[in-house]
Order: sequence, then C-alpha cells, then structure tokens
Amino acid sequence: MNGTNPAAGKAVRRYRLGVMGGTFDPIHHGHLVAASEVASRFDLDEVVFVPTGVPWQKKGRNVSPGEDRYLMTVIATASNPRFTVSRVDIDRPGDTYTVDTLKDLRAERGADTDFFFITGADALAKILTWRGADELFDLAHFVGVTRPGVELNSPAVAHLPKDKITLMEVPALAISSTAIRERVARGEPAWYLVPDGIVQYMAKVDLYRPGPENLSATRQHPASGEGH
Ligand SMILES: Nc1ncnc2c1ncn2[C@@H]1O[C@H](COP(=O)(O)OP(=O)(O)OP(=O)(O)O)[C@@H](O)[C@H]1O
Ligand SMILES: O=C(O)c1ccc[n+]([C@@H]2O[C@H](COP(=O)([O-])O)[C@@H](O)[C@H]2O)c1
Repeated sequence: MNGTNPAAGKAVRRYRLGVMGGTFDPIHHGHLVAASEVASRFDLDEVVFVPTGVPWQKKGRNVSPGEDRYLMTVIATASNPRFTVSRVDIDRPGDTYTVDTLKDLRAERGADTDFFFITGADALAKILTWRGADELFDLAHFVGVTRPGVELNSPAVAHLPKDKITLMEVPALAISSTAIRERVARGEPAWYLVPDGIVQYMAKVDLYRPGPENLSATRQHPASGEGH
C-alpha cells in the first residue's frame, strides 16, 4: 500500500517487513526457503528472523538455550543482505507470545511499516490457540506456507479472516528441527539440511549429542567460559 507524504506531495512506499518467528532449534533450510520465497512473492524489503524466548506450546521438550538458537539464526542468515535477526523474544522474560513480538517490532519500526508474519502450515493451523489471537490480525498480514506432510488449507484455517491471510506454495523441503536433532544424536550427518555454519556450530558447542550436559536445562553457554 502506498501512502502520501503531504510535505513533498509524493507517494511514499511503505516499508514491507517479513517476520519469521520460530524456535530454530536448530534453524534449517526449510525456514530459509520459506522466508526467501515469501520475500520474493510479497516484495519484502527485509525479513527479520525472531527466535522464540520460551516456546510455551513446546513445554516438556528440552529446548536449547536462547543464546545458542539466536547465534545459529545469525550464522544462517548472515549471507543474505535482506535477512536480519531480532532479540525481542529471547530478551523478553516469560513465555513468548507473537502478539508481544509484533507489538515490540511495531514500536521499534514506527508506523510506516507493513508487517507480514510468515508461518508454516502446522503453525498456521494452531493460530487460534495462540494468546491474544483476536488481536493478531490487526498487527500483521499472515502468510502460511506449505510444509510436507501438513495440510495447508486445514479446517482450522477456514476460521481465520480471509483478507488477513495468504496461503502460498513453496518448494517442499521435508526437513524439521526435530529430525535434525535426532540425526545429530544418532551421529548421522546434518550436512545440506542446514547451512554449513550450523553443522559447525552444533559440533562446536556439542548441541544435541547424547550426554549429561545436554540433558540439563541449565547447560552453560560457552561464552560463560564453562564446558570446555
Ligand atoms: N520444512 C519447512 N517448510 C516450511 N515451513 C517450515 C518448515 N520447517 C519449519 N517451518 C515453519 O517455520 C516456523 C518455525 O518452525 P520451528 O522453528 O518450530 O521448526 P520445526 O522444524 O517445526 O521445529 P521442531 O521439529 O523442533 O518442532 C513455523 O512456522 C514452521 O511451521
Ligand atoms: O503467541 C502464541 O501464543 C504462540 C504460540 C505458539 C507459537 N507461536 C509463534 O509461532 C512461531 C513458530 O513457533 P514454533 O513453536 O512452531 O517454533 C514462533 O514465532 C512462535 O513464537 C506463538
């Protein structure tokens, strides 16, 4: 949508910001392809990747420390000039709610930005279970992308406001963070499922390998100087 700058009398193009939220434990090529495809289709100026702080719907799982997930997201997106990473969710205490993510980003970016929240088909189908779901569609347009093994136009999606969501087919990558964690734990390769730097980071800080240090929720981040 274009606005008008009254001082100059010229049409001003509004900034188009994609928001790719995820636990990213670890980030993989499915996430990166989804963001890249939506950026191209919606002519986005930037896609900001936002690693979750506490993914409350994944409680009961052993989620890696936020700093590791944040650093992997930075490493994976570094080569794309339109991809950035935000700490808003990992720096906010408590459970992570997208309604807070979008409000924080809106406060940071100002009123001249249009928001496009990118989600896979599985996450899209659960949106009505998210906190403050009724507010979400006032804060962003939602783009739901295909994911192998998940129905995109599920019955749950029929209840979402049609003018606030777009369903979009992206190249099918049957990759999940769960599968990568399991592969690493079994000593199998993760090469080419994730960017090379992520394979190297996972090995460097011993992420996902079976062992007592990975069973503890209080595992120290290497930056603290422990664990080496
Ligand atoms: N292969 C994929 N193709 C399309 N979208 C994906 C893919 N993997 C994840 N997504 C989407 O990316 C977002 C973040 O996903 P998330 O970080 O939870 O990854 P995940 O692979 O689903 O993780 P896990 O296996 O640990 O549940 C979600 O909206 C999810 O639907
Ligand atoms: O707002 C909520 O209540 C909510 C509940 C579950 C997931 N989300 C968001 O959905 C995105 C994908 O989450 P996940 O758990 O599939 O990695 C991420 O940005 C989460 O913060 C948001």
